[in-house]
Amino acid sequence: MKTVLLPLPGNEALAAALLAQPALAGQAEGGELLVRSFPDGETHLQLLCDVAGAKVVLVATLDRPDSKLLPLLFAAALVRDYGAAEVGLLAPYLAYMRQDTRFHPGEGVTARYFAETLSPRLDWLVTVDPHLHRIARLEQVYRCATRVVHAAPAMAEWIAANVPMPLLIGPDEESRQWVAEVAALAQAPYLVLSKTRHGDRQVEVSRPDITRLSGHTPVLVDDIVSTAHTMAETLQHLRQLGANPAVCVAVHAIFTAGAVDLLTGAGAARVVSCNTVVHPSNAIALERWLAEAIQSMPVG
Ligand SMILES: O=P(O)(O)OC[C@H]1O[C@H](OP(=O)(O)OP(=O)(O)O)[C@H](O)[C@@H]1O
Repeated sequence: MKTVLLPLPGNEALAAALLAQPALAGQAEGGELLVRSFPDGETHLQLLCDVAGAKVVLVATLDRPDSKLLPLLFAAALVRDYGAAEVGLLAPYLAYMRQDTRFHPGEGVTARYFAETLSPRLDWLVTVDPHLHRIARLEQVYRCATRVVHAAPAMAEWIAANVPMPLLIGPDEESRQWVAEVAALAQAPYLVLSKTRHGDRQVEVSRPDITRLSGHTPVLVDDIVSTAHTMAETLQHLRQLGANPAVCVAVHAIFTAGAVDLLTGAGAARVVSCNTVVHPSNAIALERWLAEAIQSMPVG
């Protein structure tokens, strides 16, 4: 069965990079899908490749997801109309994983609603380190097959090659498991702080132990950086403690307006991210692992 990688708008470079990886080179081809808006704002799609009998991989990172979801659902329906044997989604960043419970009465559990909207259209989903917290595994909410790619090996490789004497710092207990993994792979020490969220932009992060900082470059590691208040709070503690300038490393560079400036203003020496969301901070490439994951996904 042939494999066709079909990028949604903005994901063309990622699809091309994936096709060049050893796991897919010669085994997968690129497809073309035109997506545009009618004057009234509705979506127009046109498939410009043959997908009959194919394993189709829709490539769509899902940051700022609201405007991306409907074209994605339509694209899945369209390729099935044209005879795709299997429809998978590579979403390096999977949105709507943070509202995974009702924090206040009456709130919508959008992590579940998003999964329930998306997964019936898919045979499988591949993503990178989804924000799994109160939902422990994607299968609890996604009804299709899923595979999670971990950014830890690539992050550890980057840290070991670029940061002298790193000390990894995770912002909250939830981060312990994978900060520990990155630290072990980078052969570096780590510590974990505690975080209390009071609002969208109000977080409190505990102060690191000063005795652990001496001689090290602090490396703040988190899965998502959005407003950057979590990392900025930590950077302020580090500055007050007289630590060396810190490096900030994110898996998913969501970075709302002003977030990078907030980090540099709070003393970050460097801000880098994995390329799950296209952003100037992208320095850690995950294509190798993504291509292997796509290649491994079974026929449904
Ligand atoms: O850049 P910011 O706007 O500070 O957001 C980033 C933080 O938010 C996320 O956790 P979050 O507090 O949403 O969730 P949790 O309760 O699931 O840990 C994420 O893991 C970061 O720690």
